[in-house]
Amino acid sequence: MAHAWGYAANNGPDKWVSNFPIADGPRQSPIDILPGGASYDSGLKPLRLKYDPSNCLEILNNGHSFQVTFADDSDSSTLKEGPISGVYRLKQFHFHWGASDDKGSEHTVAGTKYPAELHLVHWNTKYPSFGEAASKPDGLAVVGVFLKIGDANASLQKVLDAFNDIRAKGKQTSFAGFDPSTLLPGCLDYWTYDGSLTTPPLLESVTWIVCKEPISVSCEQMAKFRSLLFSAEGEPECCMVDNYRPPQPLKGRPVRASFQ
Ligand SMILES: NS(=O)(=O)c1c(F)c(F)c(-n2cc(CC3CCCCC3)nn2)c(F)c1F
Ligand SMILES: [Zn+2]
Repeated sequence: MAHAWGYAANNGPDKWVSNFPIADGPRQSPIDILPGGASYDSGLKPLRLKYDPSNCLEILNNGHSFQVTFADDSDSSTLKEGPISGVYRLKQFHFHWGASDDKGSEHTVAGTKYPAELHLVHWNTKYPSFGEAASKPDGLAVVGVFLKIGDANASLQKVLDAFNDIRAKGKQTSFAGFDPSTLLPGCLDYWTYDGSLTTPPLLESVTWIVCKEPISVSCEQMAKFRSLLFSAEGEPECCMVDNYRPPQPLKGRPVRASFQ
């Protein structure tokens, strides 16, 4: 398989190990979070998230998901405190989702799958760039937020309204003035553990911060996610669905909770 990884039977998560042997590594993500197995750590601080909507640049279909990319040449959109030390800059956010509402999230909670999961990707400014940070054990911090079927999410709708311009792989369009903090749940209680990117190159450089409280998404909005394509223009159309990696072995890692 050339480095054409994906989520199909011939190039999906079970096949990634052949080109990315770290897929069987000691700190892979996602995981199944067992609330009973997490230990409350009173030393964990509240998350300190500060996002500047003027850093929001564009939205693109990269053939695996869609992502909203941010200007990261200053400390104006950052994650501080929580389980991390130092300052991490927001680089992008993206989602993973299923073909139906009974699956789609990457992390699960005591085996429960959510229909989708948001990832806000930040990199440690002790390193010169995202690319450098991505190869360091403390290089990245990703905030994960579950999506649960319920009322339509007005903030999410602003993102979905841009989908007509990015339906196929490789399409991108400008996307300005969006505040990603409007996608966060009201309560920022979280679980945290040391993990990895959940897509190739699966680098073991992520401090995962998974929010306990989900945000809402309507069934109609989930259908809009599923209108995107894995395929590029001119290729046979392949709906972008089930772009999630299943939970990986915990291999003895501690999972801490910021709440009792
Ligand atoms: N699901 S996840 O774990 O939140 C997640 C992430 F955190 C990411 F950072 C990426 N990511 C991958 C690259 C290419 C880089 C190319 C240079 C080397 C590092 C990877 N850019 N961002 C990603 F694709 C992804 F799915
Ligand atoms: Zn992700």
